[in-house]
Amino acid sequence: MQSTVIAPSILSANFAKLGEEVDAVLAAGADWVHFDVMDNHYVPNLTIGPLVCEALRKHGVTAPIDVHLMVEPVDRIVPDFAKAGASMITFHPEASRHVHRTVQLIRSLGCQAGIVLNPATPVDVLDYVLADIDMVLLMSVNPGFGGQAFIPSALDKLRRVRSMIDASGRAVRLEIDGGVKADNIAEIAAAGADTFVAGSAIFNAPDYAGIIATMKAAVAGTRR
Ligand SMILES: O=C(CO)[C@H](O)[C@H](O)COP(=O)(O)O
Ligand SMILES: [Fe+2]
Repeated sequence: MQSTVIAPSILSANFAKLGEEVDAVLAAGADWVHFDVMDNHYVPNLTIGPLVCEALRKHGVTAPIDVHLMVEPVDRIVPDFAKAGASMITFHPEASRHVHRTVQLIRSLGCQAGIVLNPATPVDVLDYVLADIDMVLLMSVNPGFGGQAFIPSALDKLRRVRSMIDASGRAVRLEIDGGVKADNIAEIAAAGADTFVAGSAIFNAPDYAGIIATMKAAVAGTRR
């Protein structure tokens, strides 16, 4: 099991003061910045691109930036995000014609690579790529919007992917994204996640440090 990572999704931040919002969650104990890229094609929403990632780096953000690509096609935008300062880039296999090639492309540019599985995407897509990736991201909502409810079947999927990762013997992170809250993060951690994306739960909270500390304590409680 990898160390615990809390990655606030900036989808729920106040975009009118994004730099300050990112500084605030990092100062409050967040480990990574989760950066949701939506293209109004692969998903029915439109968000932010490499210019905003680059702007956060220029603003002084040194924490890992976890770029979650919900775009189709994938490969064309990968070099722009690597150049803009992405630390890890995850993508949906349905959005790439050549999944292994996309993984190779991301890694060749010096970023960590991850595969994202939607709630209804079977785990066997990982069979021939788990040896080449750094992270699996399981969606516990359908991609496209923040603030949705956690889909319970993601817990069983977490347990299955945790077994696959453990059997591989590789240090692959298992990230969960969608509907993660203070009151369900413990059972999500117990099911095998080590990396937790939370957007609305953190950015809608009055006290960022308080909610992040509560989440970390809940995860730590499952590790004893
Ligand atoms: O990828 C995403 C949506 O496609 C977001 O990362 C996710 O929804 C986070 O938001 P919340 O924690 O509010 O569910
Ligand atoms: Fe995301």
